[in-house]
Amino acid sequence: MPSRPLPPPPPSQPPHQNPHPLPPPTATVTVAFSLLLLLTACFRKKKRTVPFDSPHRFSYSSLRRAASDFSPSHRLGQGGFGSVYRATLTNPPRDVAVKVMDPTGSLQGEREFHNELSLCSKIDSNYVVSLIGFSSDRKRQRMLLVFELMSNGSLQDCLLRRKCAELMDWRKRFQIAIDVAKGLEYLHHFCNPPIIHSDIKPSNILLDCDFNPKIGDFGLARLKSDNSGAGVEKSGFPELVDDVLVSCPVDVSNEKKEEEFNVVLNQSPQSFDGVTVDAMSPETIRGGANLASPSEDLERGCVLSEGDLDRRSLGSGAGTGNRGGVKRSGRRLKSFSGKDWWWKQDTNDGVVTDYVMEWIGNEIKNERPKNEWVGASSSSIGKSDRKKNRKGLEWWKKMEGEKNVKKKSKEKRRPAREWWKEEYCEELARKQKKKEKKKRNQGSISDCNDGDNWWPVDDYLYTDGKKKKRSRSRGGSMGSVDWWLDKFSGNSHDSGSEGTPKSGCSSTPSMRGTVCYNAPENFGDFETSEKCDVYSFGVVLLVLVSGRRPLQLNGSPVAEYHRANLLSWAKQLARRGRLVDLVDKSVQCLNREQALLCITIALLCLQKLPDRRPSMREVVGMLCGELESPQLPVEFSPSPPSRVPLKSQKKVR
Ligand SMILES: Nc1ncnc2c1ncn2[C@@H]1O[C@H](COP(=O)(O)OP(=O)(O)OP(=O)(O)O)[C@@H](O)[C@H]1O
Repeated sequence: MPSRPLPPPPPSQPPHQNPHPLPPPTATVTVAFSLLLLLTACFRKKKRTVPFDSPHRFSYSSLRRAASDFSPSHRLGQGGFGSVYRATLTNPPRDVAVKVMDPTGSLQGEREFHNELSLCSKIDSNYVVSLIGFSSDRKRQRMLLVFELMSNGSLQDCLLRRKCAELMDWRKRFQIAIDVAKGLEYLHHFCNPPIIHSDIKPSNILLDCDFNPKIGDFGLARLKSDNSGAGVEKSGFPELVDDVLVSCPVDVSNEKKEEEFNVVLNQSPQSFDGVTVDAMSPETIRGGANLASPSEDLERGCVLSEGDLDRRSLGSGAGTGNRGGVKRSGRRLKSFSGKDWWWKQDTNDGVVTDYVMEWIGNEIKNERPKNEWVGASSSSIGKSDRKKNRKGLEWWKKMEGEKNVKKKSKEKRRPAREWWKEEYCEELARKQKKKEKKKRNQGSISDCNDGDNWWPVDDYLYTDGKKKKRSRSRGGSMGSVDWWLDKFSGNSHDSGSEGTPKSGCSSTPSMRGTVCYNAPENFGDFETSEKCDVYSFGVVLLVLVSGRRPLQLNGSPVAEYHRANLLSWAKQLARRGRLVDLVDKSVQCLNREQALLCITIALLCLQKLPDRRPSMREVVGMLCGELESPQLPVEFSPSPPSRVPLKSQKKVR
């Protein structure tokens, strides 16, 4: 039977073409989950401002053990708010430096701890000392920060005190200059948000085992202000601190064993900080740890005692934090005896070799009213002390109105300015007049700026009649101590002109940073910018090239007198076209071009107008040869502007 052909199979149904196909349920879930994750990540990122590994949280006991009970033999250095010890961690084995905030310290020390903790947690750079961890017990006033160990200590110690052979090689010094510049470039341009260090100086530049530098000590640092003029973002600082604290696991084993560690996990940022955010003044928030006004400090009862201060700030020997009494909102100023805080601010060994310093110190001492900054510990400050302290503050506030002080009291307390005028300016002016008259008679104009005399007459020489008048009136209104420090900071004839504020080398309590490294505008209520760091870097560059402190007398006072102030000396040498005289004579393998480049960049950084100073990016470019070699700023150029008549008369000797 013929087989019946099978009917052709029905054409297979084309699959239903859905114009909007639904993804399979698993895919939907996956996409939704990913979205959720992404959103969570974004949200977390927005809230959490700690982009890198959070610092480890140690127990106090573990750190104490690691540092052999903080024995003096383990002490690496002394800073303004406590000591730094070498410690050996066991798991994993590692040598570290532990910064122990002084337990009897003030609220400001605590703020500085938080500041350093919060900002260092945001930094990840080869040119900045890494924060490894911390320990905090507010109740017991224990605040410790753990940093990578920088085995060669500070640049200040290595270069200026120990005079390490490694740093006598020019190549090393130049490399240090570049690396520090890169560190600052990172903070200003690559860090998000940018950070202003506010205290760049050789004792805050630490050297590793190969003498590679890293920037340390962020106690005064702050986030760069936005355009609105706010400093540290209002909520950013406490939130960040809390974020760091909460995110860090506690070393529980030791905790349980010794029950010494009082966890602050559940504390709100406000309570941790000791001050509610809302209650903080804008200055306090803006400046983080550092902008509290003296009256604020007094109100909170955190004026330190004299003993406190002496103990804290004038350490001797290696690694001393050479801040002396002039840093941080004048806190130390309150308790230092007049001359101590000033002349010891830049000496490691506390040995005073310098009659000028002594003399200034005496002047300052004489200038200070007896009731100024009456020392009292935070706990013991009483009503009468507060009253006295307020009186001291009044003195400070009245500095601007000094000219209105009654004649009688003027006679009693002769301002150093007057003294100066009498002892130096007037005598020199007389001499100068005599000299000029003599030369005029001879038919030629004298070279007024030769020899060793330029320094004391600097102001005199570079001021025309109008300026002289202004300068005098400034002398009347400015505190004499300010005037003095101004002079010594190298701003003698810079300050005030072209609308810039007067020197930052001030004794007033609102100053941040360290005398001689402090930018002129880093003073009072003026908004500080990253250009303050640029200024400080300029001073560090000069110190690196010259191998000496910004204020120093080496040999016989008379011979060295004109070089005492490094900044003034550099400027004078620039005007005379003799910059190379500044270079350290003991440096080996000197590259003259590089040295001159460094000095030129330093002088650019030291310009009085912040806007004229280069950015750290430009500084790095210039140092690395990526940008064109800079020209000397006009104000320091050997061909001076015509408005300064006597400059053109200088001879290059
Ligand atoms: N990571 C480190 N490794 C080695 N030594 C260090 C380290 N950190 C600090 N030191 C030493 O301790 C000294 C004081 O440290 P530091 O400046 O950080 O304390 P500080 O209280 O912030 O001081 P200051 O306020 O005076 O700047 C430094 O000059 C340095 O010699």
